[in-house]
Amino acid sequence: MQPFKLNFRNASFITSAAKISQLTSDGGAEVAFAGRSNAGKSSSMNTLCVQTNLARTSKTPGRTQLINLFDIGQDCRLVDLPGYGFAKVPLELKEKWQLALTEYLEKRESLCAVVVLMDVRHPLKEVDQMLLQWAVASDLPVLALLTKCDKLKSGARKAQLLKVREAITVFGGDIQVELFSSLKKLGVEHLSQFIETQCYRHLHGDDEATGEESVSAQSNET
Ligand SMILES: Nc1nc2c(ncn2[C@@H]2O[C@H](COP(=O)(O)OP(=O)(O)OP(=O)(O)O)[C@@H](O)[C@H]2O)c(=O)[nH]1
Ligand SMILES: [Mg+2]
Repeated sequence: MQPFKLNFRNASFITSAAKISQLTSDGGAEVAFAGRSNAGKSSSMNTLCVQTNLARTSKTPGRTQLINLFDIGQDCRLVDLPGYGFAKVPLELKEKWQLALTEYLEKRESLCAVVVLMDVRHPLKEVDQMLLQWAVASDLPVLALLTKCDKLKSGARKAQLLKVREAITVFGGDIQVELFSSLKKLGVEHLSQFIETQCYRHLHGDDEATGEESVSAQSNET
């Protein structure tokens, strides 16, 4: 059987929505990118797809305010979610986003896996832990990415990786943890393989996806 490959480079924007009823039909496979505001969700998506402006990024937390869907072919989609946490927006608006986020996570049938992004310098905040617990309880596989790892020296980032891997064992479930940097293009291959594997499983119900070299950015991770 042929390896299952997704052409991330050809990813294209489908739609933005404030609630799931406004999204495209709930078929196929979706992998959602979730994490605190400013964790680097939109940037990681751009890096994965080798596009600079696919998902909008910003220095100001709270850039992504809607559920954004991106087509990656073969009935698979990436989902850029609004960040949770410290967005500087009026409370009412903030509550609206959080509702959209929760509704998406709880009700979307095509959601097959979650990428949880956490700044490598501040991982496993309370909200991150809640999300991980929820994903495990919902039987959703998780790839936890420790983002902006270019901000730490090699030794410190490895120590942080081991610390987080150890800490997440209490959650049980299927959680992988890897380092990621959009700036240095680190961890991209792990990310693309995770998405291909989970989408394949969701669509075809077994483990035949090999996750061999995908048509995405080449990671220079060593
Ligand atoms: N040094 C460094 N900065 C990064 C990296 N990834 C993202 N950033 C920066 O972090 C900031 C936030 O990035 P975004 O991708 O917009 O973060 P987000 O999680 O989508 O944020 P919200 O949409 O507000 O939830 C931007 O200034 C990015 O340039 C990285 O790998 N390294
Ligand atoms: Mg964003």
